[in-house]
Amino acid sequence: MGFSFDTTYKQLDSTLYSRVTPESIANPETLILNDGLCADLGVDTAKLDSEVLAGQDRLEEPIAQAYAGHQYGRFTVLGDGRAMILGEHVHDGTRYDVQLKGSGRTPYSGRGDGNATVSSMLREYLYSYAMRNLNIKTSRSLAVVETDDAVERRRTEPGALLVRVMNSHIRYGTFQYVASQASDELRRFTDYVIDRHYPQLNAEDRTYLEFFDAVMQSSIEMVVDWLRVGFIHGVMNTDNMSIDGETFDYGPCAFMNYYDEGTVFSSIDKHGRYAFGNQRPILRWNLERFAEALQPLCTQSPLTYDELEGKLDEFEDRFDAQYYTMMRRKLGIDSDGEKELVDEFLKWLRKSNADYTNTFLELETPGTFDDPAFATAEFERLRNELAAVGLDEGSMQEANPRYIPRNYLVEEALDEYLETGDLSKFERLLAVLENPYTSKDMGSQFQQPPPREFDAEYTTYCNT
Ligand SMILES: Nc1ncnc2c1ncn2[C@@H]1O[C@H](COP(=O)(O)OP(=O)(O)OP(=O)(O)O)[C@@H](O)[C@H]1O
Repeated sequence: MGFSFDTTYKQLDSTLYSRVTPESIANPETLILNDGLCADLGVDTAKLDSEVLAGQDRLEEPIAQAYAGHQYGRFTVLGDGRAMILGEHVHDGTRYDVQLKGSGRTPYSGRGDGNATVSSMLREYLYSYAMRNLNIKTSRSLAVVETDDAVERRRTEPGALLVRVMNSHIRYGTFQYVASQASDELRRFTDYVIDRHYPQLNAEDRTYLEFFDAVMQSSIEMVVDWLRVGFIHGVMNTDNMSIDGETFDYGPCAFMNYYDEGTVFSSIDKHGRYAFGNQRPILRWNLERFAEALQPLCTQSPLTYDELEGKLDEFEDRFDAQYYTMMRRKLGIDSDGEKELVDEFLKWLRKSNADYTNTFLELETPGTFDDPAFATAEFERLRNELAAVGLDEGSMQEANPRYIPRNYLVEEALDEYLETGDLSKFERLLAVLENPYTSKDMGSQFQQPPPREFDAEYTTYCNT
C-alpha cells in the first residue's frame, strides 16, 4: 500500500492554510529511506519511489499551514514558507501528517527561496532518528530526496527535500495565529485539536483548562527528556513548540558534550536565550504566550483566565518533580527522596565541566573512560554516596545513553557526503544511533567527546 490520505485540516477555516503545488523537480534521487517508519505507517517501500516522495505524484492537493510565533521574543506572522503537508495518512486508526520540507515557495515564503540544503536535511534526518531511538517524542523522517537544484547558503550545495512525519504540525504558534485573526474560529480550532490529540479529555470533563494542562504536561515531559540526554533544541520559538509534545525543527540543534548550562551552539542565539539551561524558563515563557492565545476563549464559561494563570503557577513545581524523577533514574536512585544528593551531583557536574553522557556511564561502570575528571577524590566520594542509595543498573541503563550524535562526527559524515558523495560514514552513524542504549559495543570512537577547542568553536545554523 502507498499513502492513504484523508486530510481533515482542510475542513478548517480557509484562512488556516493555502492550497499549494510542489515545485516540479527534475531527477529527484532518494538518498535515504526509513524502512522502520514505512513499516509503522503500513506503507510499502516499493510504492515510495523518489517521484512520490518528492510530491510529484500527489494523491491530494497539498496545503501549506498558516501560523504565527514569537521568534526570539518578537511576535511574527509566519506560515510554512518552505514546507507543505502532502496529506494526513491514516493507518491502524492513527493519523499522521506527511510533510515535505524544502519543497519550494509557498504564499508564506516572503523573500525566502523555499529550499533546503542536502546537508541540513540529512542532519535533520539523523537527529530525529537519534531522538526517536532515545525514546523521546519527536517528528520522524521518512526520507531525504536530493534535487538537481543548487541552493546557496554559507556554501552552495545541492537542494533536498525531507519527508517529515508527525502526529501533526500544529504549534503553539498556530493558536497564536488563529487568536490574532478577528474570527470565531478559535473555539472550533481548539475543539479540533482536542479531538485529534487529546481525545481522552472526553465529552463530560472536556474543558479548555484541561486541554491547557495536558499541553503543559506533554511539553514538560519533552523538555525534561531533552535535559536527560543533553539535547539543546536551539530555536524554541513558539512556532517550533508542538501542541502534542513532539520535538521538531532540527535546524540549529546539537547535543551538549561538556556539562555547562550556558552551552549555546546556534550562530544567531547571541544572548543565549535558548541555552541548554534556559530551556526550562523558556518553556514557561512559551506556555504563557500559549495561554494568552487561549484568552479569547475565556470570555465564555467554562474557562477563566485566572484558572489558566493558576495552571501556569504550577509550572515550576511540576517541572521540578519531573526533572528530579528523571535525574534519580539517571543516578539509579529508586526512592523519591535524595534531592540533596542529586543537587550535590549537579554541583559537581557544573564545576568539573565533565562530559555529560560519559559521566553517567562512568558512574555505572568505573574505569570505562580515561578522563581525569573521573579520577578525582570528589567523584569517588560522590560515587560512594550514590552507591549507598542508588546506582541501580536497570534504571541507569534505560536513562543514560551510551551513544549520542557527537557534533564532530555528524559534521565529518556530512562533509564526507558533500565532498565525495559517499554516505557510508553517515550510515554508520545511523547504525550506532539505532540503539543508543545498547550494551553492544559499537566502538569507543563513537563515545569520544570532541576536543574542547572544537566544541567551543562549534556553530549551528538556522534555515539552511
Ligand atoms: N528558505 C526559506 N524559504 C522560505 N521560508 C523559509 C525558509 N527558511 C525558513 N523559512 C520559514 O521561516 C520560518 C521560521 O523558520 P524555522 O527555522 O523555524 O522553520 P523551518 O526550519 O523552515 O521549518 P520547521 O520549523 O517547520 O521545521 C518558517 O515559517 C519557515 O517556513
